[in-house]
Amino acid sequence: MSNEKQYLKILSKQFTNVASTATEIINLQSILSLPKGTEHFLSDIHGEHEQFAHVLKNGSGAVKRKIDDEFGNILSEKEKKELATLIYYPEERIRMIKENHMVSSLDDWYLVMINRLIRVCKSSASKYTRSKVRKALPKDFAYVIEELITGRRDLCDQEAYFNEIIKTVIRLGKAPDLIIALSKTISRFVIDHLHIVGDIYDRGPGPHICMDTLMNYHSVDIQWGNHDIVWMGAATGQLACIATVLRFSARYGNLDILEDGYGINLLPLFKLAMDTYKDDPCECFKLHYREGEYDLSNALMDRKMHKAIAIIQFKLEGQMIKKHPEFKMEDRLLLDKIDFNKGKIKIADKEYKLKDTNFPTINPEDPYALSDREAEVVEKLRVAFINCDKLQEHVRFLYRKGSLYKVYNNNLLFHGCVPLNNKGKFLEVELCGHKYKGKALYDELEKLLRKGYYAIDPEEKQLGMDMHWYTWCHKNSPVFGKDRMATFERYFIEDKESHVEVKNPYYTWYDKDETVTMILNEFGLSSKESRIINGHVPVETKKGELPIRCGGRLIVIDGGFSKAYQPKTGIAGYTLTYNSYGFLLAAHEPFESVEKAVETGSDIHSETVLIQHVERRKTVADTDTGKEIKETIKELEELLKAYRKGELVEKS
Ligand SMILES: O=P(O)(O)OC[C@H]1O[C@](O)(COP(=O)(O)O)[C@@H](O)[C@@H]1O
Ligand SMILES: [Mn+2]
Repeated sequence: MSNEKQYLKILSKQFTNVASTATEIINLQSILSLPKGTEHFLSDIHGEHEQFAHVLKNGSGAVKRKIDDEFGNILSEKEKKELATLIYYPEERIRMIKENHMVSSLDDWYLVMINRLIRVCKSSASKYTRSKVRKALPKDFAYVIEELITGRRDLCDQEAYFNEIIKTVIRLGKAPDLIIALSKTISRFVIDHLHIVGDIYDRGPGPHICMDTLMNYHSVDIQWGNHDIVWMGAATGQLACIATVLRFSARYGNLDILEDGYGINLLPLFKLAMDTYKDDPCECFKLHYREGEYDLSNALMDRKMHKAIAIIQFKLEGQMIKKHPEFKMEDRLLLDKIDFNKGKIKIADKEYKLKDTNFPTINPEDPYALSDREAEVVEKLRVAFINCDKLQEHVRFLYRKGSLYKVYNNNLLFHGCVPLNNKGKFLEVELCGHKYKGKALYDELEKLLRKGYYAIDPEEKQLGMDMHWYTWCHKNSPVFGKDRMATFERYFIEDKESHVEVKNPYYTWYDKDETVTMILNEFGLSSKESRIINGHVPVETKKGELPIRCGGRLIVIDGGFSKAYQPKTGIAGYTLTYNSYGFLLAAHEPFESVEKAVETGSDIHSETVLIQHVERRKTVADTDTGKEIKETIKELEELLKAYRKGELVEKS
């Protein structure tokens, strides 16, 4: 039997007769003509879980647009804002209305709000099939909401029926629950799919909370950022990665993430730091904490921990460079360039004075060796990281839903760059003795990273683990994309020139049409409408930088969710949505707090720039899912033919 016949036979088990096959074709054909679902792109979340949650709730303006579409001039701006706030924070808003007696009749308010929410919910659901809507409805109110959003209110006998349902809900004291259910359903429907273009971790206080949120999200993919990869490496037990994630957490006063978020015991590191740096003020290791959010009485203690883990990191990194001569990173071997007597260091023929010369654990004869106590602490941390269930769960999710790049609906998504040489051509990079460039480099590196987590063979696994560190900070890593990571210099040398990290030529060529075309083609994209979407580099709005490059063919959406970088960027980030009409770029204002958002109805989404307005509204037929559906339709039509020609026999 030919492959095709065999396949049809298998298919006939699911579609057993002419009628069911024809029905499926009709269903699929109708899905193709629905408007394309809205995609939402976020990047560089950097542990800012509150702001992240807020942007997910407002869909970067998608909820407001739905409200506008539905109510236009019927509601005042104030009323529309209030409705938006209710959708984002139903529990909090209802509590506030009740506690502050903000309305004269609560039941009337419920009635009005529920009616408004139903309208928004109905229009947000209109892009989906009934079956998809049904599956997405919250269990408790599935039946009621389905009735309310699918019925015809304009028919007079139905109006009474609807009112009766709503009034009964209110009478039974269930209005708040219905409001919450409707609000969640709206947020669920306005965004069909979420892309996280890297860097969920580091700097902010809640990356673990962001991960929990993502794991509960209905549809998501992740392009790993350098900060995610270093956490993934840490979870595999890679020592330099473990030291790095701890150093970042210490630097930002966020060691709680490890202790409370992940339940990793830091007492051994604490004791080591207190003993080793007992009388050391650790001035170079001051924290980047946030006013009002950090307990200053911990400052000196945290500085000591910060220094202890930084020194451990530098040693472990030196060991990595020596272990992997093929990484060719000898220029980053710095501890052996220190003149401990003079308190100076020589880097690339230039001598610098060190700001700190107290290195009680460094043996000048063997500067990269951990002291016995440091080694003990590191081993304890390694065991804690690989045995931390919650971290392992988060990281497994990153491997499952994530990758180094993604081609989705004709766009190319990655966190950092595609390494280029000075001439703007793909840079050849050697990995394990073979040369790769462009897409092949991405594919090979991703395979190696996955081995670090999944391989059984210890050597293969260890290499994969070490590649996480390589990908975090190597000059040829597509997610890092800078000539070096000047961490040591930034701590110990005054001269700012030594801190400079030069970006890969990608960032100078990415405004050129040929470059963008070359990259898109390399990843199999030839459509004029295709775009590159990347994050990683904060868009310094204050300096007049724009996220839209190359005439809109490349979009950099890192405007810095990271509060730590907001003084530099001037705003709180760019996010992107791609709906059936085109791309919309949202610029966000800094997010203060949930309380503030609920109280004032302020929304961080401040401005939406239309990047592209499509000629024809995009439908599911234009998407990747559409392509798959069309394939399935073809197969089903073959099946139908086979029934009609008597090649297959119908079953009941
Ligand atoms: O300012 P911080 O938090 O110390 O981090 C600086 C380091 O972070 C990096 O910018 C990498 O982080 P990003 O991916 O967020 O850019 C390094 O190039 C740099 O050395
Ligand atoms: Mn990054």
